[in-house]
Amino acid sequence: MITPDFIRHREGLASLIDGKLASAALDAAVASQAASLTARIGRKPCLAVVLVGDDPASHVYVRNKVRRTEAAGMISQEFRRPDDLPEAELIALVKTLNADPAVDGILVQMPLPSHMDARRVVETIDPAKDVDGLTATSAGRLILGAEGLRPCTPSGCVWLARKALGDLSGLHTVVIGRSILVGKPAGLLFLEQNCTVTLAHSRTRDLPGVCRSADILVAAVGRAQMVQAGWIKPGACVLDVGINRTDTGLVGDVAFEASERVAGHITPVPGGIGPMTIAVLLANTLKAAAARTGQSIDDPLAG
Ligand SMILES: Nc1nc2c(c(=O)[nH]1)N[C@@H](CN(C=O)c1ccc(C(=O)N[C@@H](CCC(=O)O)C(=O)O)cc1)CN2
Repeated sequence: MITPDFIRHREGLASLIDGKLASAALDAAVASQAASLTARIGRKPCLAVVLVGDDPASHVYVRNKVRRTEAAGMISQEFRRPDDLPEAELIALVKTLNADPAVDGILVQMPLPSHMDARRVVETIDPAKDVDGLTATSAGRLILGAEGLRPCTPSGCVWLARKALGDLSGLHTVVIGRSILVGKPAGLLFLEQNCTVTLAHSRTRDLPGVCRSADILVAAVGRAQMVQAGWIKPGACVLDVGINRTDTGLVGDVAFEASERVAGHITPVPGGIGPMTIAVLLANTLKAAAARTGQSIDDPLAG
């Protein structure tokens, strides 16, 4: 197996999986397919991004989504709404975007303000345009193993694990966290790769022991540096989904400095899984545009 240039071998330390470089490679593959699709359908694929409120991190993520969508040769429509927007108005906006034939993908940035029911909003999105893979229809297709749009962050985890380890069949993946956005779909996506999957969570007994049995450890708990080096099987692939803002800066869910001395592969925070989320979003937008226009493309996430 050829090691891609975004996985850096380091003597005595875990190989570093550079999510920034990896996502740039994926973005380039999306851009090439987007150009070919644009030539065939006579318009660029289009992503509509809806941002409600003024959460500073969400503003950064949306800015990056818009920038990278456009850099990949696709159109980005941005809809910013105030924090006190009534839920009915957000649902009306999503319905308008559903009905717009020029829009291929719709994304409602999370979290939504607390007066809104995020599930009700997400369920308004047309599954054909559900580039976040969060509707019940997309989740059902994932469970069934049917064709569909898959959630971005966990898809990025699987893609990186496959690049690092090759065939994942038979490997034990432990996912810590059972969120709708990451933990649950990550479990199903690794299962799709023929992994043996354990979904661990706050009530799991002997969490360190369970983690120590993992060939692939996905940390998605949202607690700064919770996963200690002693929880990691020597040589394991550690994928850190956590983004925690602390006094000392941005850190993941894994205690990185000690863990990189035990793991075989590891993702840093920042610059690991985070940027992959947006790369998969672009790939999903391209796929949605191709499916909606009856065109075939080379899936940038395949292989
Ligand atoms: N509708 C959605 N909302 C949210 C999602 C999502 O997939 N769909 N995921 C997260 C936020 N997110 C994308 O939306 C996201 C998070 C982090 C990054 C990223 O590149 N992080 C950088 C650090 C950037 C920083 O300073 O915060 C990194 O890890 O290197 C991209 C996208 C919740 N909401």
